[in-house]
Amino acid sequence: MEHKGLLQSDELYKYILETNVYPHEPEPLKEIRALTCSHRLFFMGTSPDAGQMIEMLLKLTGAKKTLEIGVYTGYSLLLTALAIPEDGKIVAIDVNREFYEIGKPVIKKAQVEHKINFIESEAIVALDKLLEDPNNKGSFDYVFVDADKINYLNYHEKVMELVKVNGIVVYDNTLWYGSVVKSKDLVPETLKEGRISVLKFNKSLANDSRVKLSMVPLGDGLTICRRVR
Ligand SMILES: C[S@@+](CC[C@H](N)C(=O)[O-])C[C@H]1O[C@@H](n2cnc3c(N)ncnc32)[C@H](O)[C@@H]1O
Ligand SMILES: O=c1cc(-c2ccc(O)cc2)oc2c(O)c(O)ccc12
Repeated sequence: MEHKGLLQSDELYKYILETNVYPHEPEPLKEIRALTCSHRLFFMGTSPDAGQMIEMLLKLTGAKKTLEIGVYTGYSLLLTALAIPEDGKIVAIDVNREFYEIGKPVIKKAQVEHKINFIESEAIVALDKLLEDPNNKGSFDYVFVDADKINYLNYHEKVMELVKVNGIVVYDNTLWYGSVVKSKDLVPETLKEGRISVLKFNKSLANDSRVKLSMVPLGDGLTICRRVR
């Protein structure tokens, strides 16, 4: 059982996972999770309950052209690849290809690798390159942002140019281990920098008239945005 999430108790989280999430989780996603659980940074993987919500969004919106910032071993990437249609595409950006290589055999086995264009790069650099092509502007149906929290505001500005009106952008970790409501003196040192970035980001997003929002307390907090103008 994963001790992750913002719920009152581990038992409640276990209940959700066992009754509603694991029974419907595709086999390849279970495999990537199993491969990742022994990695030193295992806690960074998207939680399966948050993944289930993302799959729902992808299916409901019929997203085809998608973008992911922050791949790690590929849990959210694979779930996106499985959810979009056969001719759907994912531009997947991560500064570290080694992490992606861990999950790649599972992605290959699931026969969805052809949907993925993995770019090993600092995300800002890759986003600027995407924006050089006028065909990319306002063209993405769905974007998932799950990289360095300190840059979320910078990513948001680029992503707003890339996503289409009525497209969906999902930001992960917007409740940052619940630290957003804790007094800064009570927040562990390791979370302090992220807390400041996330607080600044959440405030800015809440005042951004280009998007409508829903903040969902799944995983470490997901903010779902729809670009409205
Ligand atoms: C939280 S993990 C992503 C988890 C992934 N979505 C999943 O489902 O497993 C964050 C990833 O962002 C990448 N990252 C961090 N800073 C970055 C940057 N400046 N540009 C691109 N990728 C970055 C890290 O290498 C790491 O793989
Ligand atoms: O604990 C983390 C840390 C990160 C993280 C830190 C620094 C970076 O440059 C990128 C990511 O991301 C996390 C994450 O996405 C998550 O769902 C849980 C925990 C963490």
